[in-house]
Amino acid sequence: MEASHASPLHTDNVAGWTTMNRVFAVVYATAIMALLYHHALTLLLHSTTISSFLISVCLSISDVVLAFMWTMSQSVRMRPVYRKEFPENIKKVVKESEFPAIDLFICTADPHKEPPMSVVNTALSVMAYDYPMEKVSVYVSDDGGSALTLFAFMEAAKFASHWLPFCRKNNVVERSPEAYFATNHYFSASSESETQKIKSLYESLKEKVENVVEIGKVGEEHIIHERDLQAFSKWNTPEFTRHEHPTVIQVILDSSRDTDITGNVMPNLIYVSREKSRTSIHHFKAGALNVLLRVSAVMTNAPVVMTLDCDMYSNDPQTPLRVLCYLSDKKLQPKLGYIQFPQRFRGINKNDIYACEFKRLFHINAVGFDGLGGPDYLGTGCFFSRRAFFGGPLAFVSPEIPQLGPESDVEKPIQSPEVLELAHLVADCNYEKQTQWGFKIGMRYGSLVEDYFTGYRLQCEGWNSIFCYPERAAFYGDAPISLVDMLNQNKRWVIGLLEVAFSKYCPLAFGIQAMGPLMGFAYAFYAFWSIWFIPITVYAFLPQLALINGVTIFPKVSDPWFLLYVFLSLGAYGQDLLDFLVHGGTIQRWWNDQRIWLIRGLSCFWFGPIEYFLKCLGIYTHGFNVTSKVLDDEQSKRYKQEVFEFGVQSPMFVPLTMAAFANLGAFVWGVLGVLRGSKDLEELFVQIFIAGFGTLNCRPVYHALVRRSDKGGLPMKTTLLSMVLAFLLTVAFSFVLRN
Ligand SMILES: O=c1ccn([C@@H]2O[C@H](COP(=O)(O)OP(=O)(O)O[C@H]3O[C@H](CO)[C@@H](O)[C@H](O)[C@H]3O)[C@@H](O)[C@H]2O)c(=O)[nH]1
Ligand SMILES: [Mn+2]
Repeated sequence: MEASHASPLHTDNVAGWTTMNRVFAVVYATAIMALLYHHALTLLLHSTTISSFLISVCLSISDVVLAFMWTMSQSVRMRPVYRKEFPENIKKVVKESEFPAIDLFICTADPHKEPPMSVVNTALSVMAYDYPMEKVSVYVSDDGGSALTLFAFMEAAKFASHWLPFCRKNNVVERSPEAYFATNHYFSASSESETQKIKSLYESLKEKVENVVEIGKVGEEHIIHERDLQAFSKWNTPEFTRHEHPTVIQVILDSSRDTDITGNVMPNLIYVSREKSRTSIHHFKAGALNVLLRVSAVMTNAPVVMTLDCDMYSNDPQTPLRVLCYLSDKKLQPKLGYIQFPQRFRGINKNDIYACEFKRLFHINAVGFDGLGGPDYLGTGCFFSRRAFFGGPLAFVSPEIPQLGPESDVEKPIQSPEVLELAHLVADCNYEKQTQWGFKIGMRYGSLVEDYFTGYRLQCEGWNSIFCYPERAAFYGDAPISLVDMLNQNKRWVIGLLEVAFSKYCPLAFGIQAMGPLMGFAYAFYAFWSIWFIPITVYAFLPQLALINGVTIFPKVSDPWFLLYVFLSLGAYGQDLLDFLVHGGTIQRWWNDQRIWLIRGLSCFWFGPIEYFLKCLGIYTHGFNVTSKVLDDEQSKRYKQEVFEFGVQSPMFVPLTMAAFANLGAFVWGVLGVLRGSKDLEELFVQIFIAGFGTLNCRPVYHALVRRSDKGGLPMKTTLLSMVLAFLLTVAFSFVLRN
């Protein structure tokens, strides 16, 4: 059967404002050329002193960087595509018995930063998908090597035998129990006593697991079956630590054996904690996913593979059917590598003070990518064709043993000794030596942002991808709720992106060659994300320090070049705001988003590159620091009130606080000067405006300096250090100007 016009599986539309984007790009590019010409003139003809020459050099470099980033960012504006899929039609086109099997991968790495109960909720939410259960297998990778996580899953499996039929019978949409019981409509969904019963089952599961996690070990009273005893006995040796331990693979649910309370098949549920040793590199999440790719190949080898972070629970049981709308399209299929859903977050405060929604990254740019060759892989909420991990569509790379290949059939039951033995073998920490894993097969190694790098490499090999943005979020995850957590996460991304930028796979060379300039630029925009630190830093200090010294560095208001500056700034900010509003944002959220961009420019965009270079020199090794998903009550409260959370000491706060002092100082100084008549407003207008804009953006910093009695203020040490440094910078600058 084929999809007919009456029952389409999916549609796509190129955005109506595409032509406008293109025209604007041409106009704006002309304006940039004019600005660069203006800089060249100033540099060559009007820089009469060393200090004015240095100032012109700084401004020129900044604007060249801005122009470069603008150019890279244009690709995604050239052809945004909006898609829609019709899961209600899929069964008219494909028989349920012909649905492909799916292997779902969930990664967790630390039971203390990623509470097992939340991982369990994620697993339950996808185990309960509206999909033939015998075709679903859930694999959990535990890089924390924790008996607590295994225990939580063993208990959750028992609960699942009640939960899965309950969801199906009552048509529950929130299939993460935690999310379901947090809604207020759950009582009307079914008979009261049934809901009461399932709720109390869940409560007791939660209590049991949280108790065990709090105590920190699985007590003997919890181990009833012989099978469980065997599993936990592995932890009973003193040599078992999270960094050094043998592989643990535990089949918790086996669909050929286990049924739920109504007698229906349950999906497979398999716990995997790969072997770890201090002497071999494990490549963090990419390594974990490659182990899952192999273990699952040995056990079930489904043609469709999905990756999920432990905090990203499913919010829509129809999601796999949506995916089928694309996978079963014969025209797309031969080159379709993966289908990516956006990352969306629960619990973000009203105006999203840390810009953790990442509207540009996860929405605006993703639709832009989709019109070119498909979105990048975002690490979670992504359905792959297993074949995509083994070379390009026309260039199959076969794995070292045939059983791991995407076409290989699994003949033995998953619990048979042969299968288990092979599964253990491919999870060994030395297994990958002398193989193509991480280089030509599977998730790619060499970058801390394994998702970005893997998606990019797959697309270079010729795979296309699809961005699927249904109105009802397919997944919800956790976003960091403190400034330092957010900045550390972004810093890790910066390091990973630079690892790609300065490798032989640099998008500007390798990417353009493989995919053409548009895709190459789009990927380069991210690879070079952090070089924004140059213009942001220059604009945060230079105009301000010059203002304090009464030196004019921009055209005065009556100068025609002034209009060029007005057009360039209004144009860039205006277009960004429009994009934001068109994609469902609000003005306040946009304001906070641009503020965070500036804050990044003075913090993680600085420290990311520094740590990257230290890493290259071998001085410092930065690993994958997992973002904490645990909520501190006090912190949550302040987050809800939209108060910035500084609290801890971090060098990343220093340049930011310095900028706060410099901008406020310069603004006040400038305005007073104008009022007193000692300064000319016409000449210094641009600088006073920039200092004022900076001051406005630094409001949360001033707030954290004074009037904070809670724990979220700026530590005294950071404040004093920044004050001294800002003062020294001002003195040094005046010194340079006078000489
Ligand atoms: O050694 C490790 C480290 C992390 N993880 C898992 O990786 C996931 C993502 O970690 P998180 O701390 O939440 O990182 P984020 O920065 O929030 O994640 C974003 O960025 C990562 C790349 O830096 C991507 O892998 C993620 O999918 C993407 O959501 C979590 O499930 C972890 O359990 C592992 O399995 N092994
Ligand atoms: Mn995360």
